[in-house]
Amino acid sequence: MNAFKESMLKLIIETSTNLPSDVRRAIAQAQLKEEIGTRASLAFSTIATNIKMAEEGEAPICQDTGMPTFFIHCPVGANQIEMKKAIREAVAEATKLGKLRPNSVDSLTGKNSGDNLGEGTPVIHFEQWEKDYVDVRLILKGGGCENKNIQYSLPCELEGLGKAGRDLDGIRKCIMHAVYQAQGQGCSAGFIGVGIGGDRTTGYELAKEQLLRPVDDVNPNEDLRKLEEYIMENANRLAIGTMGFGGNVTLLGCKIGAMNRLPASFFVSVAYNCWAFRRLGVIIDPETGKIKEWLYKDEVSPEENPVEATSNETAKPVVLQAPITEEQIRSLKVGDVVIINGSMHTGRDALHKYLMDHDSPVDLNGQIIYHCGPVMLKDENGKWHVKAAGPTTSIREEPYQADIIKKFGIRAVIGKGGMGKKTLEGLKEFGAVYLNAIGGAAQYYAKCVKDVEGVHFLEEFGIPEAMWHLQVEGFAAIVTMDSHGNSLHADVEEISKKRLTEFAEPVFV
Ligand SMILES: O=C(O)C[C@H](O)C(=O)O
Ligand code: SF4
Repeated sequence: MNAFKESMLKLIIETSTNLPSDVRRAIAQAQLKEEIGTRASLAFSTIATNIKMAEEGEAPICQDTGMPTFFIHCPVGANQIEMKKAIREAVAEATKLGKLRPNSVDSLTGKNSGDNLGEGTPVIHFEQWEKDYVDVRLILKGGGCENKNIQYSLPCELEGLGKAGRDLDGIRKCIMHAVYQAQGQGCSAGFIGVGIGGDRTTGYELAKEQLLRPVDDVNPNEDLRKLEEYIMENANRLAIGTMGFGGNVTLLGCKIGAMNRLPASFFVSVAYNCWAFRRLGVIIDPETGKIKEWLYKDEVSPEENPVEATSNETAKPVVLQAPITEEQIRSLKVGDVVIINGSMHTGRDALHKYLMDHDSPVDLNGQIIYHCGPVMLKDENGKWHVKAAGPTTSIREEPYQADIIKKFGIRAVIGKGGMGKKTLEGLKEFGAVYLNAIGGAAQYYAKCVKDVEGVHFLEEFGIPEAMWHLQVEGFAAIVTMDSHGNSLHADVEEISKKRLTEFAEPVFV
């Protein structure tokens, strides 16, 4: 098994940078369902460009390389202790190479371990089998979509759908609700794995295991096959759309599994995965540790790949350059496409909390805050470079954002998934906008960064949470919340809520 570590490093790099064939096909087919010129179509073509850039540059598709989760089947006699050691080394090495973002954070102290190793990370599931080879599958599932996982305990009452009982129809309602509650925040269009039964832990495990099924497979259980088909057809009628911009495609795949439960418990667990569905696998020779075969990888013809943007797709964008005036901001409205040149500053959870009762280390008056935790690498001269830099889910900053806009005179906030009422009121009162960038398009945005001017709080907060001062050029985003009280997110949520109520009548009786 000498080559096992090298094989695991290859698996990690390939998973982070090269989207599987079945996922590409699903995105390409979905793209055809959106009309050119719509926001959803624009989001898809940006995603397409990003997928290509990541593959060509062997760079992370999304900056959030998630919780590395390995599922391993091995023959009796294979040394699991050695395998685990090799995997941990490969994870640390991939992090050093900038293929994984340092993502392992001490839950009590907030300290980032820096190498993706720590209590509980990476996650490795072993299982023995009677075959004579080792099968390793890896999922890199980011935190934003992980936050949209949901578990239901039946019977229950569901918003918009009414009572969900302990039967197939109750399960149907839970899944429809799961897609609805995710809105665009988990970087829709997404994939869901559903686990019926088990206990709270094994139910979620089963849900995640469903994500290992190829997107185009057919469920051998007739009831579940019907349910999967129903969900695919109807979840897309919720009109949430890609990035929550509204549109015809909200869901790209639905896989459902069932296991036994206790008489008192009936759980439906849903694992939500963003479009950046990074999962690959390899068959390993147990003698040498070398890769014999790749899984989820076959030839994808050009027509089966998502299509990149054409030059006439966007309306004329508005150029923004910090410091931005209130007048400029007030002239923007929901739906406008903006191109940002000049400076922006990253800030996410740790920084927002900090700024509530401390001063900012740089003047933020008229400036732009980018909700982003990039992948960064330092060169031999000590200069930092951005390796991946897409937006993170903004709603987490909802308790702080309006206060911080007011306190520092910030004019624009970039993120994804939208923000809530308090922020919308803040934008109106203090003259600021919320700009939605395309979630997961980490290479697309990294290329816009022309210079890293400096960083604050690197030691304290770690790479993803630090405040990076960037110079950008041609950074495109869409105004989804303006300074006049309009929010595309609120509108889409309202429409989808209304649509959801149309699925209250029983279907599987
Ligand atoms: O942590 C990140 O960079 C993004 C996260 O996966 C998110 O979707 O919010
Ligand atoms: S930012 Fe979006 S694409 Fe990236 S991991 Fe989070 S949910 Fe997935």
